[in-house]
Amino acid sequence: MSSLRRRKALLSIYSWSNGYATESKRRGLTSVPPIEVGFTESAGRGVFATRRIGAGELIHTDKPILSHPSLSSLHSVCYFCLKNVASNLPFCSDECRLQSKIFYDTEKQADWSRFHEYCRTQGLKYPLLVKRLACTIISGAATPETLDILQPATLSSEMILLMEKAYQLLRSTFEDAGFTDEQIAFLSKKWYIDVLARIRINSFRIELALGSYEDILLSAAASVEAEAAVGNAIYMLTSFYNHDCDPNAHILWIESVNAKLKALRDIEAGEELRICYIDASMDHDARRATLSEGFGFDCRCARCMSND
Ligand SMILES: C[S@@+](CC[C@H](N)C(=O)[O-])C[C@H]1O[C@@H](n2cnc3c(N)ncnc32)[C@H](O)[C@@H]1O
Repeated sequence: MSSLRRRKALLSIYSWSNGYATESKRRGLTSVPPIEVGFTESAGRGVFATRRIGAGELIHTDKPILSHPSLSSLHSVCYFCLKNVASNLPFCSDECRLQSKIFYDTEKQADWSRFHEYCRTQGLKYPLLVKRLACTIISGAATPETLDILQPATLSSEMILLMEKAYQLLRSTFEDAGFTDEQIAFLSKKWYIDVLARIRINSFRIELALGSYEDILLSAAASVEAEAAVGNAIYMLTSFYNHDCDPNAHILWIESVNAKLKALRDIEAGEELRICYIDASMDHDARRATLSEGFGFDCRCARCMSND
């Protein structure tokens, strides 16, 4: 599809990447990222370069619209930005404490022990993101439609059945804490399932890169040494990046949950930028099975189509 025929779309998504302007200024980058969201021929919406991007270039940064530490990291990372914290304090800075008020003031009013315990024993991470979104909605800082723009996964009836218990626990936690029916009117089972369907496809497992900021950014490698997962997050702009088993862009996290999108090779204006959702070193069949089972799509990237 020619870049002329591609419709520029969703420019308002930049308002979701609310950290971009400040971060880019600090790093001496131009204030508008060299990308736009448009339509691809075979993978729905995608991200396209608006100018030539050089190998190794930091394309843009993206702050999450939702994030949550993994339960095993609760006492070792900041409850807002997932930065490592030495002490047992929930936040790494006053800024994070302040920014977290949009969900934390509500969250603190309820006892989450049963909900967390259920997620811990079942190995569930996505309901924690729904919990945070629900608290943000109750506080008035988000709407129930916040994630509607993101593509949802198709869920089997078996998957939906498995979501029932976590949903009931989430709702009863709010009810037991005295939240009124009016405050949690949005929290229907349908809403919960719909949100989880979007989280399933669009959430990222956050692994903080090890090493100095400058070294990591200078390295053109697709993979950097990273710590174990410290949490999960959802981004707006970054969610529009499609997958490729031979990607030209890469996402990494240095110090915190704020994502950095970096070019792995020279990218021409109009070219689609794609990241790899999985371990690209797997063979053809293993990659396709992982993408089909984990993400629910049959990969149509050039590498797969050439049976590599
Ligand atoms: C995180 S979303 C990416 C943005 C998405 N295209 C959209 O319109 O919102 C992932 C979804 O994009 C599509 N997709 C991404 N990479 C693809 C690929 N290599 N082949 C086919 N479909 C792909 C699949 O439908 C997948 O579930």
